[in-house]
Order: sequence, then structure tokens, then C-alpha cells
Amino acid sequence: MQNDSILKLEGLTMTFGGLTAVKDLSINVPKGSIVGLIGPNGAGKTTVFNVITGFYEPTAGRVLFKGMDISGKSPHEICSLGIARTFQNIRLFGNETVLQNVMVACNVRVPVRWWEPPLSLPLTRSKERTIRSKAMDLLKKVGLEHLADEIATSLPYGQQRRLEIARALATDPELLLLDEPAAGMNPKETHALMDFIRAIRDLFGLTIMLIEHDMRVVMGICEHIWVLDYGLLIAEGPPSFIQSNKRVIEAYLGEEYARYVDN
Ligand SMILES: Nc1ncnc2c1ncn2[C@@H]1O[C@H](COP(=O)(O)OP(=O)(O)OP(=O)(O)O)[C@@H](O)[C@H]1O
Repeated sequence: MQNDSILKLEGLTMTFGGLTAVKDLSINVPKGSIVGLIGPNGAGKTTVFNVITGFYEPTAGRVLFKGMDISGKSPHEICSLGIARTFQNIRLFGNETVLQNVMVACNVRVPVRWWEPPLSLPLTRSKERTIRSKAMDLLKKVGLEHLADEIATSLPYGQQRRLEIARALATDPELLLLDEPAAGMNPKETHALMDFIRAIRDLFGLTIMLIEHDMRVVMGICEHIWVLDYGLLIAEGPPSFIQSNKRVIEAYLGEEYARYVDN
């Protein structure tokens, strides 16, 4: 991997009462890469995302984003600095349109100044026009423009996931964290998602880190993978190394997967 790092975790530990969800994790994510975090259920993957995005303050260790220590900052501050995420369970505003869902997220980047609303309604209107046009532009880029006026939850599942990613992109991130983006997708949707993830990385100049249980996605698009088991890093490397790693096969992938890859 190249050395130009965008995200570094240094000795990250997260405990909940007596449970250590993540223990002494150190990783280095190169700028511009697509990387994966995998492991069995309960291994600590989402906890890592929650610490990076400020939902949890780490018990020990540091999160460095572009060299800046962001450990303990609020989710809002971290989003403003350029880290966006999606969640395992789709979190859209179900009764709002596709366009409105993206417009809400655009707000993070177009702040309303304190003196604007009392003094000048037209300025606020112009701000809304700016946000609307930015949201439409984004929908065009992710191929959802024709669905702008549909109610978000009326979309097929694969499109809802794409909308969730569009909302994350509306905050102008440099680093995008995707939590199980392929969950619940059929094979055709999964295939389209892989192309989509590569395309948005290139189009928006992103670094993308994903948590995923679908090994076709992980092995198909990730350049580097970290494997957690009970909060501990048990292996890291490119897909070819990970899928033949004995410890990873025992803890997570299983013999059946190893035989499938061999054939
Ligand atoms: N807020 C919390 N309070 C207490 N325990 C928690 C909390 N969040 C996570 N945990 C525990 O930490 C461990 C790691 O959970 P986490 O959700 O990070 O795993 P995961 O690898 O993302 O699993 P999955 O693949 O099932 O999503 C689990 O034992 C979980 O129950």
C-alpha cells in the first residue's frame, strides 16, 4: 500500500463495562483506497466505525484523520471535517422524497448564519435554491435523478441503499464509511453496487472503508482488508492473502469458502 495515509487508528481500545469490544487496534488507511473491515458477528467492526465517527469516545488510543487527532470530537464536528458514514439499517426519512432526503444532508455544508432568518427571507430562499441544485446535481451523479420526487421508502431496496450513500456524499466527505452496504441485496443489485462504489471513489476522489459480510464484494473491490475477531486484529493484507489465511478461515471464512476459492 502507498504511504499517504488519510486515517490512522493508534492502539484503539473500546470497552463497555466489562466487555472489550475492540482491543489495541492500529490501522493505516491510504488516501484514495477502498479497504475492508471484516470478521464474525460481534467482532467489533461497527464499534470501530462508531469511534471513528465520534458516536463513542475511545477508552484508549487515538483516531487521526489527515494527521489531526479527532478522538472524542462530536459526530457533527467529524462530519464537518470530512468523514461520512452509512448505517447497517437504512436510515432514510421515509415519508420524504428522494430529493428532500439529500437536501437535508446538504445542509451540513451550507450553514445558515444567525442574522439571516430574522432579516432576509429572500436570502434563505436563495440558500434553499443552492441546496436544491446541489442535491439534484448529486442525484444526477449517482443515477437517481429520475426518482427525485418519489417517496424514499417506495424505492427498491438497492436504490434506497444508493440514496443513503448519496446522502452521505452530500456532506462532501473525503472518507466514506459504509456499514454492510450489500446487506439484503440480490446478486444483480450487489454487482451493480460494486461498480457504483468504484465509480464514486473515482468521481468524488474518496477513500472508502467498508464493513461487509458478502465476500464477493469484499474480495472483489477492497485493496486491503483488516480482520477482527473478538475485538482483536487477527490478520491484514490484500484479498489474496486474507482468503488463504489459516487463522481467518478458522475464525470467519470457513473451510467451505477456502475450498470454493481453491476451485
Ligand atoms: N453501546 C454498547 N454497549 C454495550 N455493548 C456494546 C455496545 N456496542 C457494541 N457492543 C458490544 O460490542 C461487541 C462488538 O459489537 P459490534 O456491533 O461492534 O460488532 P460487529 O463486528 O459490528 O458485529 P455485526 O457483524 O453483527 O454487526 C458486541 O459484543 C456488542 O454486543
